[in-house]
Amino acid sequence: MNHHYHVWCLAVLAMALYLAPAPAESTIVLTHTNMENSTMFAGTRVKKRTGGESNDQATAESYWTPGHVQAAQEDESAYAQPEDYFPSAHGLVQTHPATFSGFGSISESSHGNLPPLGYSSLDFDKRGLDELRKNSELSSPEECARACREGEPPRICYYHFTAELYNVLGAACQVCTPNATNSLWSHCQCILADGVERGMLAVNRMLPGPSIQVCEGDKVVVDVLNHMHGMELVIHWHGLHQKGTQYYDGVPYVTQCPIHEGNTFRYQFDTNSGTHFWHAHSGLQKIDGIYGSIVVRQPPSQDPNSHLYDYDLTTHVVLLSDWLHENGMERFPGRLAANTGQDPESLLINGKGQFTDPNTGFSTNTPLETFTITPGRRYRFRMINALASVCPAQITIQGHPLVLIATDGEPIQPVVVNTIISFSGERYDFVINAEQPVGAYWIQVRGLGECGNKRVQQLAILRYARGPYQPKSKAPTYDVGLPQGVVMNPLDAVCDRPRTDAICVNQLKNAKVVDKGLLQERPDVKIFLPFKFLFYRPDELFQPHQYNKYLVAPGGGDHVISLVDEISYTSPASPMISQIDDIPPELFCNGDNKPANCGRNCMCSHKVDIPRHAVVEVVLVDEVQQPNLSHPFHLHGYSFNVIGMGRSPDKNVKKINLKHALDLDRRGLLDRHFNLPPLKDTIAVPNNGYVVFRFRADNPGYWLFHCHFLFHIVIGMNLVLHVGTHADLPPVPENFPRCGDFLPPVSVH
Ligand SMILES: NCCC(=O)NCCc1ccc(O)c(O)c1
Repeated sequence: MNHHYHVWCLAVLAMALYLAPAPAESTIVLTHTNMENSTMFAGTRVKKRTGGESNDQATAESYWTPGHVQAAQEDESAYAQPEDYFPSAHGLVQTHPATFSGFGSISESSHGNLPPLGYSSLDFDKRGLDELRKNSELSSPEECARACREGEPPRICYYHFTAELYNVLGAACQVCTPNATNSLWSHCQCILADGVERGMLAVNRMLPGPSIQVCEGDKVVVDVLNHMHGMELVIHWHGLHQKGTQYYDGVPYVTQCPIHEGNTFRYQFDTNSGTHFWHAHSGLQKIDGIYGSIVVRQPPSQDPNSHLYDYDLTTHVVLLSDWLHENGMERFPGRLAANTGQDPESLLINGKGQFTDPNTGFSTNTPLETFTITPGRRYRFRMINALASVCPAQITIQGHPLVLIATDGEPIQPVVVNTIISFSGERYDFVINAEQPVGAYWIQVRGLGECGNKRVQQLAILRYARGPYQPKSKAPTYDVGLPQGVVMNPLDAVCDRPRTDAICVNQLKNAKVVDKGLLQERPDVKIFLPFKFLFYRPDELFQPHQYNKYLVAPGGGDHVISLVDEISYTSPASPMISQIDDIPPELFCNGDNKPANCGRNCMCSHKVDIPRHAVVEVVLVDEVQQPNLSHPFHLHGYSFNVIGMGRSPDKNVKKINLKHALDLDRRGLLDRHFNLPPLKDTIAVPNNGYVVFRFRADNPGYWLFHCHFLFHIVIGMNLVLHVGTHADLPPVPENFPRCGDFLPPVSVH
């Protein structure tokens, strides 16, 4: 019977969406049906509603005939059966993903098969569709999202992205009723998010944007059309190494000029395996919705952990993001009185969720993400932390331990944890064994750190096929969460010894052999990079003739910029990779070459030159001295081996700084392990601690290295690692777009 209630819940929801428009007193959808009942979960409310107590009910019935319910019920038997999957040598790709969401189940019953990704080439702008149709060598997203087999020819996978100013709960949500021809769910342009109306930015009118799912060795081609009025756009492919296509890495003024409004920029690159994602790297667009998943699968024989799972489904991507109820720019530089700081109102799981207004207690009842599994099977889940703000995100799945098998796209020796704390930019892949009683289980994601203030969390459901849709137990709350057990990434940063309650990244073991040369005692290049904030005095900031950037930090309203090695990164006016000669050499700087009189707020294009093929060791030192804050650093172009991390072993030292870290290093007291160090491309530096990592500089290029928090990127917590010389780089393609200052002589006539 549970699915029956479920369907009713959807009926009421869709009807409310159709009647639409949130009532004037609130932007939260469905407040009028929630008045009498502030519980979050549809089941309870739906029971009430089927009692026919309100007028809404009658209206809902006029739209959702019992026939709909019937059809959905009958079809339920077809969901999530093993026959619904393409069998493969090992991992399986699902054919009917949309059947796993409530909405999809209804459309499924009346419209037959949907393509594997929940979207297809039919969601492309017409220009994209034409491109795909006229080039027979191109494969569509739905063709590329396949089980990967040894010896099969690689494909060229084509995507068309249209970025737009868009809205949550816009009029598209009135079109996407099951009665309309443009039916749920692929192709429906309604974005529900957490059920709170707002303006946003969207790619192909989806949230998250289109998922790119291919096999290792496939080539990916993405035509990015920027239709965002008055905005420039750049997309970065987080985790893809861009070896040979350095100019498609997607960093503004480092690897390309931003894409102008109305322009299409074609990215095309090879794929290294793993769970990755794409996101805007320009301005604050990422937090407004410009992101999506990338999954590069392998034939099972290539994955050392493939024996641990039976299924690796297109629908088992778990993309976590943070969500504001306003545009990101409202929070930058930031306010002093209302909605201060940059912490989000909400979290989303695959763009879905519900929101409870802390002031009124009213909840939206938008659908939660549901992941379906079949009893007795083992499933690979691919989790992506796409948060933009400083909050670590903690995921826990009721009753199900998580067998961690990969991080940042690289396999590790499996470890079992009960909860994962992750930071912006990290990915964790885990296996879930469907060995609990058939039922529905809560998935809880909590925002930690600064997100503790607003206590943001989000829920999703892990559902056994043919079982109920709603968990029996009460929904976990922020303060009374699911039991935790062993934690991946403890925030206390005690990482220098094995412990039973937690695992740190430096304690993970690489599942593959590690380049011996990397583990030699002395690296060729060693770079210490302390980072911190610079606090402006208001009188210093607001002076005539200067317009220095700043962020209004949460709490006291401190006006800060970020410094890495005492430098705040500033973009040049032309990209390094394509127009190096157009950049005045004096704009570049680094710790050893700072401009004269650079001052406290030293702003220049921080670039560290590294000889090609060198073994490089980087030591990041957290001088921020703000409890609660761990900065995740992301390196473009590489995966690096994490050699060590922790806090000062010296109990007399309350705060770590560069001098102390250098001293610890001289005394051999920095944590360093050379036994199968794991590979990562994003690593959170423990609060008041340090991280040591190494890589071999065999990918020449201009690689951004930065704190992955969005608001720290814009205040300069970046630098460029320039590997090799310009001569080592492939020339940029013909007609690569150019940009820069235009300062001709003044014409006097
Ligand atoms: N006595 C030091 C207080 C301090 O460090 N204040 C800054 C905190 C901060 C800055 C920027 C952020 O983005 C953020 O989240 C927090």
